[in-house]
Amino acid sequence: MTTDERKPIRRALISVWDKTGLEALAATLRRHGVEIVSTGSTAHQIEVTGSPVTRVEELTGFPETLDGRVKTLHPRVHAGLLADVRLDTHRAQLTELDIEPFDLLVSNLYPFTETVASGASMDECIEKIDIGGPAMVRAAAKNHANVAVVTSPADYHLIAAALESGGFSLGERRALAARAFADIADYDVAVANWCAQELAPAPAEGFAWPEYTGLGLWRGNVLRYGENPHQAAALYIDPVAAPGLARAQQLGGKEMSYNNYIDADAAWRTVHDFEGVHAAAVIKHANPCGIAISSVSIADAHAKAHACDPMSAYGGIIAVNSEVTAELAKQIAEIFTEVVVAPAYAPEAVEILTAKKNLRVLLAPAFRPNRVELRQVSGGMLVQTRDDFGAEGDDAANWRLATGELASEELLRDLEFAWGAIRAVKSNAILLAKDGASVGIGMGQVNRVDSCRLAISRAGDRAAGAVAASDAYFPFADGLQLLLDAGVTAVVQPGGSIRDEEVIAAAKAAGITLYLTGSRHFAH
Ligand SMILES: NC(=O)c1ncn([C@@H]2O[C@H](COP(=O)(O)O)[C@@H](O)[C@H]2O)c1NC=O
Repeated sequence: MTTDERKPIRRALISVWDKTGLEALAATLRRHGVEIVSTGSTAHQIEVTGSPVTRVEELTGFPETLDGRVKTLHPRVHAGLLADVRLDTHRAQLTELDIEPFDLLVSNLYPFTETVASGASMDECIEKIDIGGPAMVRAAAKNHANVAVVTSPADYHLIAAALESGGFSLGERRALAARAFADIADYDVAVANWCAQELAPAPAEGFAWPEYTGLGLWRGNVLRYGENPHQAAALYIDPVAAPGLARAQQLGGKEMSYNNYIDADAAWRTVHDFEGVHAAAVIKHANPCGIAISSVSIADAHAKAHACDPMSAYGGIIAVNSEVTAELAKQIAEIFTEVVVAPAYAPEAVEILTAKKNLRVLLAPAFRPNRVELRQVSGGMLVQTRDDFGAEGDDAANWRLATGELASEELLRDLEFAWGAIRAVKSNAILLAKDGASVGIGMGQVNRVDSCRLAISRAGDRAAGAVAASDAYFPFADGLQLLLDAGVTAVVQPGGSIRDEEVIAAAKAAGITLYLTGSRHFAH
């Protein structure tokens, strides 16, 4: 059989939870003389529209029982779905058993994830684990040489088209089978993940890592290329994850690229680390060129972030945590920018930004972090809980003053800002800040001394009088000494080096304020 050869549809089995489009589908099937076999309420809904239906009980001679737990789980159903009618032996056995084969299965499953999401009880969730549906879908998908399987009302138009053209081709049945197996795999992953959380014994304390964890990812955009033009790439969406950048709406500009997504995600996360204040981040290659907050306006926050390193901000990605105003839009339009991400845009701002054809304008759902993050290593996946902000060491009230005077309110605000911003910087991270804005950032170096040098050189004159944050402890006094020589007046860092005394002594000798947080924020 060639992949184009069409197989007529004479007999269909329909058993659907989601009844969208069911009446129209039944009418189409009836018009083409297709016999319909169906279950409980699906059959009822078809019947009331006047289409004749054979109830599955008539076929099996067995009543739907146990509150619907057993409806289609019967050899007369499954033999009809699994018979390979290309084989004489299968045809002979069907005749002997008086079983008619099916040409089409239409089935979609109990809404398990929706039931879990509704906060239903464990028993209710368990009741919504579909058994008969996946069994039928698997059977028909396996037997796609003979049966077409459709698992979504969105695909009913394919059935109508197939009926018009003499049935589904083998190529079409193969594609439908692939989709059907993906659907039931996704369903089972959701059930397995839920069971791992709810049914496996919980530990007395701490985070329980399940023995198995599955990911069901669905292709979103196919991207023009990956990190480099010779790499192919696509964006996949996790429908059960909290919506984030992957589901942003693009209001204007060119197609998003792979690198755009990486940088936009970094920018989007960064601005969500600041609450109750306007925050802006300018990102390049997943590192900040500038981060700033402002109680005045979002345009002010962005102006301050941009001023940190205007050269690097060229071609950067900008994220803000409040509505893009016309004032901010005009400001951004002056700078060559690849992407803007925001939770809202004023209508005038949309006009200004979308007039720039190369600027991608993203309206993103609020960043709600996943509890765990994954990173691929060869042969596996590393999984960790997210580096949330809010640990004891992130609260300035818990910082230990290692040397120097207690910070004034103003100085403490800058230290807190610097500590909040340092998480966005890839280690070794050194961030100099003044007046709620980064003024020099050192990152991505394989030693802390070079990161200090980088931060100081980027800050220039602004280093004098700035505060500094370091994502992890200073292993020696050398890096800190560079910051002190540049005129930094206060430093916040985790502490915990075996040479802390040496580091503290250097700060003391310079007469600056040094706080130890007791916790670190590496980002590799
Ligand atoms: N148990 C069974 O034999 C069975 N067979 C089909 N179902 C499901 O029952 C639903 C349709 O039932 P109804 O036609 O009664 O609304 C479909 O979502 C289908 O996937 C079953 N239900 C759950 O497992």
